[in-house]
Amino acid sequence: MDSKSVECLLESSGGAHFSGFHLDDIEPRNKENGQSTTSTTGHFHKQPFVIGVAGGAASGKTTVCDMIIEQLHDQRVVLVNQTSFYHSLSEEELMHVHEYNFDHPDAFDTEQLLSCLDDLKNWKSVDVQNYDFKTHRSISPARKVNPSDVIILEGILVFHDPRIRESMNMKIFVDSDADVCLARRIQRDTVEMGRDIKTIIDQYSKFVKPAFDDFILPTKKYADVIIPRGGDNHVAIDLIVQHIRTKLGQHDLCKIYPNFSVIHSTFQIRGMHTLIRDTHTTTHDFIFYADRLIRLVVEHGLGHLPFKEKQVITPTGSVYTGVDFCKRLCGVSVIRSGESMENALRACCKGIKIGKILIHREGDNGQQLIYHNLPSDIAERHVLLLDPILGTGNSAVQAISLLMSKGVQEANIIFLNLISAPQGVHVVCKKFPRLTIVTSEIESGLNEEFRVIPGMGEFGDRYFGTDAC
Ligand SMILES: Nc1ncnc2c1ncn2[C@@H]1O[C@H](COP(=O)(O)OP(=O)(O)O)[C@@H](O)[C@H]1O
Ligand SMILES: Nc1ccn([C@@H]2O[C@H](COP(=O)(O)O)[C@@H](O)[C@H]2O)c(=O)n1
Ligand SMILES: [Mg+2]
Repeated sequence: MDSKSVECLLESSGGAHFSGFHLDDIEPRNKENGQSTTSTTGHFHKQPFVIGVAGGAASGKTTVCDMIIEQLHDQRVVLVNQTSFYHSLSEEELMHVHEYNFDHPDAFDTEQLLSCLDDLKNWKSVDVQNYDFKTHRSISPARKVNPSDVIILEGILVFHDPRIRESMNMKIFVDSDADVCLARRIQRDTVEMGRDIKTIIDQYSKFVKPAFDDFILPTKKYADVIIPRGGDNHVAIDLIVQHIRTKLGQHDLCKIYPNFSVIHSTFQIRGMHTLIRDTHTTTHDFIFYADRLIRLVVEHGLGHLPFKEKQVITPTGSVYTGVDFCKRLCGVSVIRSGESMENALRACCKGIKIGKILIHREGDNGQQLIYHNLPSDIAERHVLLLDPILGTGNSAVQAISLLMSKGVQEANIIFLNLISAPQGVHVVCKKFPRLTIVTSEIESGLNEEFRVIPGMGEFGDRYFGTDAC
């Protein structure tokens, strides 16, 4: 530490951690992408990526969508089904249900579907009806659908109305053999809907097949991608997922910067993120799930350390060829929120030395004071820099510059955080191309106040329970 102890400084800074920022190179994400924006919540958002999936009944549309969503499990994806927009049948129509054409465009409330899509595109939540194929009516409760980076709209006639079609960024047509569709439909309608075969065949020849020829097949020409054999076509689905990832631009960061690493996402990890991002989560739960995620990031980060081969003899007398841990390590936490990551590092690396850096913005002129308390031999060590949130990248740049001024090699720094805003990744990776960043999720961007969106609020306050003070 230069002059005062870190504890004194913490007291004098009133516990707040100011991560001062400069406006150079940083713009809210929507501007960066040049896309139109909506600011219903006062925040900037980029437009969601809308995918339409059309095709005949029982062609495998839902199956294809489920496979895409499964592969995009690390993204925020919502599925909206056109069947939710079927008009409920009146008593009169129910009495003559066998005369009702469920495959005609008029069977759907297209205006309602358009308004829903419009809300989602404007980053507003919507209530979508659940449709019951047995009673031919909407049933309560409605499903609340939250806006998302990717919206998939699926249904036999989603390419029919030009207004819906034009709102799509990508159009997929699932093209399965008519016999296969009929066989699947018979199976589905008998098993799931309790219908008899005669009714199914009558409906098929009277309405389903003619509507396919008159309304559905003519929309195939609007598709950007046609998937023969539906869900059996794994190659097509893989290519579509890759394309969506490229369009989202998020995983491009890993391609642009080979030293930027995002831990492999699973539904467990998404679940932990859901909890710690939820504003209603208690401090107790926040700490529990943040700790779980931090541990994963730390373990992943340690995997980037160099190693030496080491052979040991097992209790069976065999030789096991393994590796030896890197010994000359230290952690450096950015006060205060980075201190939340120290326990996980100590739990993984017995007896590890941990230094501290405090970045304090002085006044409004963006000038920063940096205080530190670092191991004297830090220049000979690999450093794990700890700060849960990478936002603008300015604090990180300050901290890394300080470490390098103390003789730490750029390539010997591993920066561990829970969430990274793309802007911060660009700033840090461009300035320090030899350093490694490890994170657990990439954020949408920064809002006009340079806060990370969707983010998780003031991490230090939530973790140390000072948010209610
Ligand atoms: N590739 C496939 N192999 C076997 N069964 C499938 C396949 N794709 C879909 N199915 C089954 O066929 C039925 C219709 O599929 P679904 O994806 O719901 O079609 P759609 O949404 O186009 O009506 C479902 O019961 C589903 O399980
Ligand atoms: N009450 C209803 C409503 C619709 N259908 C049939 O469903 C098909 C569309 O659903 P997909 O999942 O296959 O896209 C369509 O062919 C309608 O005939 C129905 O049978 N009963
Ligand atoms: Mg379906």
